[in-house]
Amino acid sequence: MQTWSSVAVPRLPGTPRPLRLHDTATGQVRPTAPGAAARMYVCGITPYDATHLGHAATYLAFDVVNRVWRDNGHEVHYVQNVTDIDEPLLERAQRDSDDWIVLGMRETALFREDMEALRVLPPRQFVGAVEAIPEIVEVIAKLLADGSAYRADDAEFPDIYFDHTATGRFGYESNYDAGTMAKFFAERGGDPDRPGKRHPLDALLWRVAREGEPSWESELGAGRPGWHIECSAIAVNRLGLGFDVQGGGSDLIFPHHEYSAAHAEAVAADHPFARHYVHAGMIGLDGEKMSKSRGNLVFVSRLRADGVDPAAIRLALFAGHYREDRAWTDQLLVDAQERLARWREAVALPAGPEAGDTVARLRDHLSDDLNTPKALTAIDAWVTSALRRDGTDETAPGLIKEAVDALLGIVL
Ligand SMILES: Nc1ncnc2c1ncn2[C@@H]1O[C@H](COS(=O)(=O)NC(=O)[C@@H](N)CS)[C@@H](O)[C@H]1O
Ligand SMILES: [Zn+2]
Repeated sequence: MQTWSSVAVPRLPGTPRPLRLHDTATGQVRPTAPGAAARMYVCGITPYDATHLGHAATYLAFDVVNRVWRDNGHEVHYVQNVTDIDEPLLERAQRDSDDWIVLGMRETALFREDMEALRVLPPRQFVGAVEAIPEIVEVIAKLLADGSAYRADDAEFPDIYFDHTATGRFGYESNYDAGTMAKFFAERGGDPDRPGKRHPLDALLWRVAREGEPSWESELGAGRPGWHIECSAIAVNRLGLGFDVQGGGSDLIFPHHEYSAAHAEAVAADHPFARHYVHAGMIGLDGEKMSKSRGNLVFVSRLRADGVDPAAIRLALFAGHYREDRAWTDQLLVDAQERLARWREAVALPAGPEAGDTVARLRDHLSDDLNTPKALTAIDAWVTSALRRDGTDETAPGLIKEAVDALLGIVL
């Protein structure tokens, strides 16, 4: 599937700071240790109701990861999927008597456009679940062969399930207890009560074709893939096991990322799937998580249609820490637009206060688990001083402009 177009990332003078990130598996903020090419997989959208501000907040967080790694001189091998076949998509198409394939294409196109407008650096590979079915089937066949997967005890629909005990370390990513796992498994696409499974938590790998449902021929018989296996296969086949960051919103901690890891580790008989499991908090509206099921969505495209500068959307979302569950409010956007205008006024000045240590502080804060609130405050300080005409350094405005572009993706 075609990815979206990229933007230039200015190279900054001075000393970059190595990135430290919170890892859900260990519960710690610790250094990432990428090789020459940092490797990152961030779960993509299920293409309907895109791109709401929850999606945007999560992809913007990982855009800062990308930019800090580049500031440290790394290439970034970034991969992202599109879940263009899944229950929720079929249900939405049914509800709107829409063609599920065209719905997916339309929403994915809008997502690309929104990501470009937000200046999010694109993944090198942007892969749909449907186009990945052949490689997904290959992984499932291996899991069946080595006994990590099994056919449900159901003559009519012998769906294939993953035995969650296969790796012996199931649960290391989320650290959730059994009760929490059961709750989230049921709430987020799992089928704990399906008869014929060895254990309620076992996850679907392959759903045998049902009347009226899309299905694909394969060595497993006609059917379609489960959800988690798509991200295992797409990530490992392009990044290899042990890549640097597996990313997504906190609603993916379990079951999705637990299973993405377990499937990949079972077939590789090795671990870890990823060295950091990084999760962004939930953006809410009026006290509820912004989500398709609730329909309380604010869309990037709606704001763009209203003439909102995407740079202000970045500033509004960066005003909160990426790991915090936080609310989107109109005031947040108004404050961001004012901040953006002040920053632009300051960098348009012929001179300003020396900017080297402001850039150093920007790097300190962003490399410390993406502390964007403190990073914005560091720029505010320089801007306030510049607007008071405190400075005579003619290179300062240009340096601030470059740093804000390179590290925050915002053009002043
Ligand atoms: N309200 C929200 N706040 C922050 N992030 C969110 C919110 N809602 C969804 N996300 C994140 O946005 C990304 C896409 O969400 S999604 O469209 O539901 N799609 C999926 O979760 C799957 N296609 C991942 S393979 C996920 O990382 C999800 O965690
Ligand atoms: Zn995923």
